[in-house]
Amino acid sequence: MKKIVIAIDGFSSCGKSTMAKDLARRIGYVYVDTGAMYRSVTLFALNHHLFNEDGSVKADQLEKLMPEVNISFKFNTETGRPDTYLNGVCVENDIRGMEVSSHVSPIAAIPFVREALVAQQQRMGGDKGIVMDGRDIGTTVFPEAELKIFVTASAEVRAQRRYDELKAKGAEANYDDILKNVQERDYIDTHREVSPLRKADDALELDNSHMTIEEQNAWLMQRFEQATK
Ligand SMILES: Nc1ncnc2c1ncn2[C@@H]1O[C@H](COP(=O)(O)OP(=O)(O)OP(=O)(O)O)[C@@H](O)[C@H]1O
Ligand SMILES: Nc1ccn([C@@H]2O[C@H](COP(=O)(O)O)[C@@H](O)[C@H]2O)c(=O)n1
Repeated sequence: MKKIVIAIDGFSSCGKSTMAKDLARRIGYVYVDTGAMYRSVTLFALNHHLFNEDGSVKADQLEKLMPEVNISFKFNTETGRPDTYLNGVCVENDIRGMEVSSHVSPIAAIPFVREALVAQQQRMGGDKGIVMDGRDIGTTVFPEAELKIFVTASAEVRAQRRYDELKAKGAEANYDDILKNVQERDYIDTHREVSPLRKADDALELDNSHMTIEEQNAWLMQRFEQATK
């Protein structure tokens, strides 16, 4: 069967990667979490003290160091999903914490960062057979993708899901802090100048606020079957 590109965009914590991973596994496609790439650059910037006290980025210094940022993915057979590596070190846990979450938006708004990561993402999808999730996949990375999905859910529902996830892992979590972070990232992602988060005109929209994971996975599988029949 002819392979296609599947672009899944939407707001933070709305279930994009949950759906994308499940579909990729079922249809034998590669899954790429582009948020992990922006998070990895953020971790690199934190490790190199490239944030000013007011939270802005020392962009000139980061630009000089960008050639030293090497992001890759390796499939983890235990978890059944790819782990993210920054310069050869697995950073999967480090990039998911609140410190990176609360610094990632200004990094993702920097044009030279987006240019570098978008180029890498386009190389990864060059042979198709890929499910990629993020904010600008259907609009900028793969505007010609054969199947585009735009996922939404209320900010409160998304914050609750993240809170439940952190609690289940035994991590520290505060619902109000998570809600504030989700709302702030939504605002910055939709208002930045370069590739702001928006629904591509030809994307199918899914509000999964009141859906179970199984229901949304089945919905996506049906859309894939329709797109490839
Ligand atoms: N329909 C659902 N009902 C309940 N929980 C869900 C649902 N969909 C996803 N989740 C849970 O919500 C949390 C966030 O999901 P996920 O990580 O897939 O979101 P995301 O959109 O990829 O987030 P981000 O943009 O921050 O990477 C996870 O704990 C996931 O298990
Ligand atoms: N294509 C993308 C993907 C992500 N971002 C930015 O990265 C942040 C973290 O992404 P998550 O999917 O892990 O939440 C997100 O808040 C965006 O600012 C992006 O700009 N483009």
